[in-house]
Amino acid sequence: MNSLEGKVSDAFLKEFNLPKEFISHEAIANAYYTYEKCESMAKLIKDRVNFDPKIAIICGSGLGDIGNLVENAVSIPYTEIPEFPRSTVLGHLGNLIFGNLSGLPVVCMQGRFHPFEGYSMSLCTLPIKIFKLLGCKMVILTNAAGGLNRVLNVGDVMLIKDHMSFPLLSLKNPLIGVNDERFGPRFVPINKLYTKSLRELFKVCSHELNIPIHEGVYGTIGGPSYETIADSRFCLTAGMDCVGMSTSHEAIVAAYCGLKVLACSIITDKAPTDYEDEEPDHKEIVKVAAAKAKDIEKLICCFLSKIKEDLSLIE
Ligand SMILES: O=P(O)(O)O[C@H]1O[C@H](CO)[C@@H](O)[C@H]1O
Ligand SMILES: Nc1nc2[nH]cnc2c(=O)[nH]1
Repeated sequence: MNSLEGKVSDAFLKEFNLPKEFISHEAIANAYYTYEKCESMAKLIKDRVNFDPKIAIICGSGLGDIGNLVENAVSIPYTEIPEFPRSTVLGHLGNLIFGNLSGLPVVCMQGRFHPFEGYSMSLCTLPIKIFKLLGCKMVILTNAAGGLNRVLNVGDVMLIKDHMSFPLLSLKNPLIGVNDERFGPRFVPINKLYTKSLRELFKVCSHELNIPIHEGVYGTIGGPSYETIADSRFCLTAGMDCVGMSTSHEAIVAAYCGLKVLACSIITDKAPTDYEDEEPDHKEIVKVAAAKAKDIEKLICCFLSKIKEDLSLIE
């Protein structure tokens, strides 16, 4: 007997009228985390923190220090939220931090979930649904990424204007399954996913702070193995500027939930495109991200202070 027997809602099974074994993994996971279940998870969190965040920030590998900037912080370890996934990757601490950043109420996810950890796409993006139910209007997604485009140097910040994701293109999409319109619509347009007005505001911060940034296309591979040379060359030819194993699916679920998205990468290494190139190393990636995090932190704080001046930007 499937261990989910009796847990996945009857309504869901009736909809399919088929044995669960015939239904995709994503659909099962989505059916398990119903709107009501997400609501009760959000309520549990809210009861504990008594705080209404407007903006959610997801910290990439080695970028968890963003969470330490939050003022009057109340922290909840993921392990204390029933049925919330656990962080298993070095550089991802596993805490939700609630408090103020640049005068705005935020929730900061110190550590994300990646599909290669064994979590389904829907589990990786479950926090976004909970952020929506907590009242958030926008997510800021950050990540560590390997530079493919040779204009990108280690330590550079790349603002994400678009993405390309191998998992998403091949039917590993967190929105697969019976749709609950209370979260969002069945079909989601994503050609304007990375909100232009917010990117423009981020660029203003880059100028004001004199922190040069690039703008480009983030590519998602499944991982946890890094790219072959052939993979990297293909990704570059296809139009990816940098590569990682996260973010794109989170951005899609945010758009689905009606949240605005701003996303940026810290280039932690050069993705190998020649057979003599160095091998990527996660410990080194985390070290570089942490060492260069200050630029992203300053940019995010400046960006939030500008949002504070005009909240209609995220309404
Ligand atoms: O995307 P974040 O979480 O920053 O992590 C990146 O770093 C890891 C590889 O070193 C992968 O998990 C990749 O996605
Ligand atoms: N080459 C490479 N570098 C990274 N740095 C962070 N993530 C990645 C990745 O997926 N590939």
